[in-house]
Amino acid sequence: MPKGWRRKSSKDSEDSGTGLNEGSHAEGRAAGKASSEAADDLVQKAARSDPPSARAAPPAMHASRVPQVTITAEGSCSSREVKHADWDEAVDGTLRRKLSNSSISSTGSSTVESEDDLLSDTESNGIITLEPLVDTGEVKPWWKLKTIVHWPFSVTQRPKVNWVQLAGHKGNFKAADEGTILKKFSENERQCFEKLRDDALLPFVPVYHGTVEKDGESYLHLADLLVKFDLPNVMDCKIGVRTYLEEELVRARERPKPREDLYNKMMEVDGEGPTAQEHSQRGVTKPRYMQWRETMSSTNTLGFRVEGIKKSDGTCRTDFKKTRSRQDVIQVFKDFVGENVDISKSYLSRLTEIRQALKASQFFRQHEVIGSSLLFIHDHTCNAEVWLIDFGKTTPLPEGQMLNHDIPWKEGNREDGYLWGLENLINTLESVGGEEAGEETVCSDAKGNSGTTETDVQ
Ligand SMILES: Nc1ncnc2c1ncn2[C@@H]1O[C@H](COP(=O)(O)OP(=O)(O)OP(=O)(O)O)[C@@H](O)[C@H]1O
Ligand SMILES: O=P(O)(O)O[C@@H]1[C@H](O)[C@H](O)[C@@H](OP(=O)(O)O)[C@H](OP(=O)(O)O)[C@H]1O
Repeated sequence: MPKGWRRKSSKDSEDSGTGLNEGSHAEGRAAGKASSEAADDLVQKAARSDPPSARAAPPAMHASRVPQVTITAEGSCSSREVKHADWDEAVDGTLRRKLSNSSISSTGSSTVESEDDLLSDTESNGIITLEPLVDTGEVKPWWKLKTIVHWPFSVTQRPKVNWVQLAGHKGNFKAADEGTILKKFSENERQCFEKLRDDALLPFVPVYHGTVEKDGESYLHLADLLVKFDLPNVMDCKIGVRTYLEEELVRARERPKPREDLYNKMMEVDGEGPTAQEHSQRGVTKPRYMQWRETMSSTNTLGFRVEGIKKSDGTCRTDFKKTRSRQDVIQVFKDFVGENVDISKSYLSRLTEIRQALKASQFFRQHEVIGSSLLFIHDHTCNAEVWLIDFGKTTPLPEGQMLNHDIPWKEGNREDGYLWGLENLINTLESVGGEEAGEETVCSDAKGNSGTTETDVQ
C-alpha cells in the first residue's frame, strides 16, 4: 500500500474523480485562478499548490516510385491535407517516408514552421497515410506493413500505409525500414534506451536499434509497435501524477516566461482558466500550464490521463483534456476496448506483468519518470499489448537516491506517482471488465474468421 496514499475501491470513487481526491476539482479551479500577481508568483503558487498527489488518494521503396504523404484526420483529430511528394533517401540507401514538419502544417501548406510552432502545436496528432503517386503494382516493403488500410475517404484505390502519432511533438517521427521508425534524437532518451538494454523493463519497451544520422539530424531508431497489428486500435495514456520536471519549475521561478501559445491552448479548453493577470499578459508559464492540464484531466485524480485514441474504424480523438472523473475514464476505456472482455483481460495481464517488471527494475528505481506513456494496441484478433514509450523527460537521480513512485510528490523529493497511476489504471480496467462480465466477446483469427465466446470476469 502506498505510503500516504490509499487505493480506493471502484465503489469509493464511483461517480467522479473527486472521490479519489476530495475537493481537487475546486482546487483545480482555484489553481487556475491562483495568482494575479507577477508570473513568478504564479509559478511559486503552482509549486506550493499541494497537488492532489500529496493528499490521500486511492490506489519504405525505390526511386521509380514517388510516394506521397497524406495527412488526414477524422473525428476530432487535426485536419491535414495531401501536400507533396515526401520521400527521403533512407539512411541505408532505400527510400523512406518523411513525416517531417516541413510537409505538415495546420493549413495544409508546405511552409516550414518555426521551432516554436513545432513545440507548441499539438495539432500534429493525426493519421499519417502513405500512398504511392505511381502504382506499378509492385509490392514493396512499405506495402507489406500490416497497417495497410483503405480509408473510407480515400480518393484512390491504391494501397496505403497508416501510422498514427497520438501525442507529442509535431515532426518528431519519420518512417524507417519496415517495422521501424525514427524519433528525433534526445540525449536523455538515448541514455534511457541504452540503460534499458540490461533491465527488467526491456520486454516492455520498443526495441532500440541505436542512433541514426540523416540530413544532419540525429534520430533514435526504434521498433514500430503498430507493425504487427491489423487495423490497430491505439491509445496513449500518460502516466504519473506530475508531467513536468522539478527543474522546469525552478527555471520558471527564476526566469518566468509567460507563453502565448500555452495561454491560447488554455483558452481553447476553458476561457475561465487563465487568471486576470494571465489574461492581461496573454501568457502562462509552462509549469503553470502543465499543472492546469493536470488538474483539468485525470492526472491529478488518477495518476494517468488519456492523451489520444485511434480506432480501427479510422476515427481518432485527442480531445480528452477535460476527461477527469473515474466514470468518464471508464467510459473512454469501454469505448476503446469495444466492450470486449478478452481484450480487457489481455490488457490487464500485460499491465500486471509491467507492474511486476517495474518493481524489479533497477532503471525504474533510479529514474524520475515524467511524461512517459503507456501505449495500448489491440486489433480484431484480440492481440492486445501495452508498451512503455517516451523517455524524453525520464531523468536519472543522483547517485544513491531512489524513488518509490507511489508516494506523494513534494517539491524536492522528485516522486512521480508512476506506480500509483499504474495501480489506478489497472483498477479502472478491472472496472471496465467487471461491468462487461458475461458480455459476448467477438475476436477473429489472423485470417479474419470470427469466433464468439461467452466470458466471465470476476
Ligand atoms: N515505437 C512506437 N511505435 C508506434 N508508435 C509510436 C512509437 N513511439 C511513439 N509512437 C506514437 O507517437 C506518439 C508520440 O510518442 P512520444 O510520446 O514518444 O513522442 P514525443 O514527441 O516525445 O511526446 P511528448 O511531446 O509528449 O514528449 C505516441 O502517442 C504514439 O502514437
Ligand atoms: O498536451 P498539451 O496540452 O498540448 O501540452 C503539451 C504537453 O503537455 C507536452 O507533454 C509538453 O511537452 P513536454 O512534455 O516535452 O514538456 C508540451 O510542452 P511544450 O509546449 O513546451 O513543448 C505541452 O505544450
